[in-house]
Amino acid sequence: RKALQRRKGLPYPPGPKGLPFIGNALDMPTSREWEKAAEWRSKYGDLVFLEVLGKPMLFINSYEAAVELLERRWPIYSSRPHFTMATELEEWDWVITLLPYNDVWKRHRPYLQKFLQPPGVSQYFGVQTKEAHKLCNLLLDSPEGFMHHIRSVTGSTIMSIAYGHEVTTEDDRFIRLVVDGVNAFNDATTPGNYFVDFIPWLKYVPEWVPGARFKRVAREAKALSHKVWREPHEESKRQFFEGTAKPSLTSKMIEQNLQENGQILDEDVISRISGTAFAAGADTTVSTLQTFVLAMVMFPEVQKKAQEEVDRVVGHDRLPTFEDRSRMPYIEALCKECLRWQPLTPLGGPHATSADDIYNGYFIPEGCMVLANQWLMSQDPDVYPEPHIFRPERFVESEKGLGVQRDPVKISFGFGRRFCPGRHLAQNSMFIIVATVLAAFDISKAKDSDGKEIEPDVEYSTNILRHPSPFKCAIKSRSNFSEQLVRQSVE
Ligand code: HEM
Repeated sequence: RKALQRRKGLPYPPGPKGLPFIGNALDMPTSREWEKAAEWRSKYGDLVFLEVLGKPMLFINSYEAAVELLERRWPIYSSRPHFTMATELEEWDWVITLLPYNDVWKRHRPYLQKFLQPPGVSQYFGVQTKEAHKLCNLLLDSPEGFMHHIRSVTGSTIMSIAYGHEVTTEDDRFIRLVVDGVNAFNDATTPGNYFVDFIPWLKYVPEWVPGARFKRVAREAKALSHKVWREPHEESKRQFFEGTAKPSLTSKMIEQNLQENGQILDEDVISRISGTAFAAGADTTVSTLQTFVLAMVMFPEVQKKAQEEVDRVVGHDRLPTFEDRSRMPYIEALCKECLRWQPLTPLGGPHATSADDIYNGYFIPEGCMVLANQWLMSQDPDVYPEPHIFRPERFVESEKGLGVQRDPVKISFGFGRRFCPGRHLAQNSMFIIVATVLAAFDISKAKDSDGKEIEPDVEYSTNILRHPSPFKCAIKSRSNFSEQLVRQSVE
């Protein structure tokens, strides 16, 4: 192996000893890799190196090492691993998130920065507030459907922002597309889900061969990938040229493009940008908001304190707005604690090295998949004492000037050049939804037929994006007056 010659006697970082040919294939768990990596940390340290069927993999188990490698050494650590299943078989390679660190990525990423970072991101406050009001109305009508309502409202927000498409019915075809598309995308990009990512020639195996179920999965997902990419874009473009489009990422980019290039429409760039925001933004904030509801059920004293802050700042005769935000440090801290308590992306977005590197005397080869164990960083008891407890106070400057614990925003949204460009949009949605829901509702444990409280399980899915498993709770209006405010907000 070339890497062997380049190592010049330097060892790889420590890790479980593999077997000839298959390397660590049998050591790799098929789910909850982050928990296994945490076990390995106690044995091997902050960096754990494995080789699975010839593919090098590095788990980064500490914040400090993640900052050193992914941020300070970004020229080496900013690429993405190649997923044969996701990019070649399912053709999700139009999504910018999956691109290696190349010219195509460099060309597109600034658009995401421009439209999703401050100050541009504040233009979506109106849409986000409207969607928060919509959610509250849905919660009044059918509180038991809260998991679904959160999904449909966050999907609707991103559809409005990306395409100017407002979701008005329960059975919106684009929302169905988001749900199916995102499930397929997450499935194909979870490291270790498909053998074909380790043995690329398997992609040539025909679909009828026993054991080649992945080929059928890929065929169906490929059709879905093209729909997600093209259908909302085509509709938005049609509305733009008919003069009926609502302002959106797509309409702004078409406008800008026509001004700069006369009649030439760079549809490839425009549809990739909006499609990426759609694909990356639809399923992410959902999970963090569902975590918020779970935390309110389990930690009623936190909810009480948060409601006291909302009542103090907003009063009882209106619902919260973005202008209240700077006076709501506890709500801000509560949103951060949702990110920390149950990390959305336990292994972050997979990075890959584009050159060899040496760190603390260890050799890290080019083409190595690098996974930042965000789950472990968020649960580190030395940084966050009693990490299993939901405690927003961690991030509120105390009167005694004791300082605050590490801001989870530095971990949850990734590292280096590939950090999440949707961070501000997500945090803004979180703020307005959390503040509005707490102004209008009390969230508590559901009761069974004997009137006994049902304790929710803290169970999460094991994909690259974690979601809480369905749980029951009671969501009730705080007063007749708050119900009236919610009803009036959408009139
Ligand atoms: C709570 C919500 C969210 C969390 C926790 C989150 C987290 C992340 C993480 C961990 C990454 C990988 C970073 C890395 O590779 O180091 C990422 C990438 C990304 N996120 Fe988010 N995200 C959220 C919401 C959003 C939203 C709302 C959007 C868009 C509207 C978005 C768009 C993206 C994009 C486009 C990338 C890929 C960036 C690239 O590869 O250059 N995210 N996000």
